[in-house]
Amino acid sequence: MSFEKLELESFMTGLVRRNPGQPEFHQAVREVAEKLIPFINENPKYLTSRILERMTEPDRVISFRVLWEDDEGNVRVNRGHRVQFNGAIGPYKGGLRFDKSVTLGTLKFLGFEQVFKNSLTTLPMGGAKGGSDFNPKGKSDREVMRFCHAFMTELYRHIGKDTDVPAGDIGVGAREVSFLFGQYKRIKNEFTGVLTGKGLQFGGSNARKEATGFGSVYFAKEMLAHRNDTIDGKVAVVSGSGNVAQHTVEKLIDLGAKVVTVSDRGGYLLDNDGINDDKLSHIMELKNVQRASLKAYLDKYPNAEYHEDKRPWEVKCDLAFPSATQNELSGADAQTLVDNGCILVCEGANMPTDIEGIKVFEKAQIMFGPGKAANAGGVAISGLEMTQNSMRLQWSFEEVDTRLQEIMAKIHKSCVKYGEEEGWVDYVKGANIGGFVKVADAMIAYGII
Ligand SMILES: NC(=O)C1=CN([C@@H]2O[C@H](COP(=O)(O)OP(=O)(O)OC[C@H]3O[C@@H](n4cnc5c(N)ncnc54)[C@H](O)[C@@H]3O)[C@@H](O)[C@H]2O)C=CC1
Ligand SMILES: O=C(O)CCC(=O)C(=O)O
Repeated sequence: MSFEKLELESFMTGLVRRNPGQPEFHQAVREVAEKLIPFINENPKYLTSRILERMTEPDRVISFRVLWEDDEGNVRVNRGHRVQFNGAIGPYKGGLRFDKSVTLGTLKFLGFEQVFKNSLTTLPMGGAKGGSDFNPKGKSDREVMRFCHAFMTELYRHIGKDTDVPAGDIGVGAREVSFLFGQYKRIKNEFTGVLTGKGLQFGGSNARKEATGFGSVYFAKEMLAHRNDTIDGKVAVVSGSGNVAQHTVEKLIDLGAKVVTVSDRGGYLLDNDGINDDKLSHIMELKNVQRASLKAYLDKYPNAEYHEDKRPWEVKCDLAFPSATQNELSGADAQTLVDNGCILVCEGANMPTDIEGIKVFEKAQIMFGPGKAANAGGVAISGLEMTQNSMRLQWSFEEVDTRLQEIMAKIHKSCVKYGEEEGWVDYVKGANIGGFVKVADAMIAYGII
């Protein structure tokens, strides 16, 4: 039997034909395939087992209707999905996103990324993602509760502590995970670690809330240390003001950076005096409790500015942490960052930089930590929440945080192992190959299944 070597454009043509109308999925696969194909061509066992074709096809996709009633008594219909992308190295694991923009293509891109990310954590977790086009914005707590209960009424039959363990993502935080877990427990009459990101009183892990943001900063710290540099004294811009962004800002302040921006869907907030712990608490109150616009920050801190319909990449900085959503940093934004002297970009969000943006960073050879490595701290601590649930105990914050730092250092090491080039580390290549090998080898070991 002979096998032709893979070629990027013809591989992508086939993938696009098989998955029409899913541009984010195409983009995520292209980014990976570009770095993996040369590696696969040099390692015939991956070629002959058609491993890239297999890894770009989800194990299964589940879609269902979600029916709920709003506060006025109107019947509302949404669509829910769970993409169980790859279960080769452990139970499916990955978050749920509730956002009006969610499509099956969005969840396939996120599930695909999750496979590599979870493998990089060194923990035994397969990759999945799920969610709905439900828009939590402007909904009352009781509407969100009814939606979450209805969503779980369908999802529960497809998940389980050894099968598939969802968690939060955009639009799914502590409140939603609690509603979802409560409904699972009620239907199944069992108390098991079927979701992560749970409240600390009912099976949650210390430091899970902080883990993605802290982990992203720990990854940046490792990248800087590799070049004998530190975070202390650097100016940082952060996008987003949700879970990931908040704890990115917290850890950056802790390590001596001056953080000057956060953002939301309406624009970005610039505080040239630097966001300190008190200001961050206010942002958390605005976002987590009042669910208000960042514009309201100006009522308390009038020296700051809110730039409507703009993104923070025009602000001069040393470090940039895109931590809101996909494709929020374009090629032009990347060029502005580079021209302004930015030396490091660390992705707290999933795929926030588009393909042109990545090319700009590669050309400039700045430190660029792709999401599947840099934001893996969240799912890593979810993995440790599963461990603690199985053991029926709870580790201290310090213990979990220490493990998080160790895991981020290991991920960095793996990226360097596969991505080190002459005078530069290609972290995109390092993360893609580092995440791939373990999953691919497991799939080959199972035979043709
Ligand atoms: N929560 C977690 O543990 C993890 C989250 N991520 C990724 O991090 C990113 C942020 O997630 P979370 O902070 O958890 O969500 P969140 O719902 O707490 O916050 C999302 C933030 O992004 C902003 N945002 C959302 N859509 C936007 C848009 N279209 N344009 C501009 N801003 C927008 C929102 O205003 C908000 O500040 C996502 O890409 C998510 O997939 C990655 C790893 C783990
Ligand atoms: O904690 C988890 O299981 C999921 C985290 C997540 O959705 C992500 O890494 O993008």
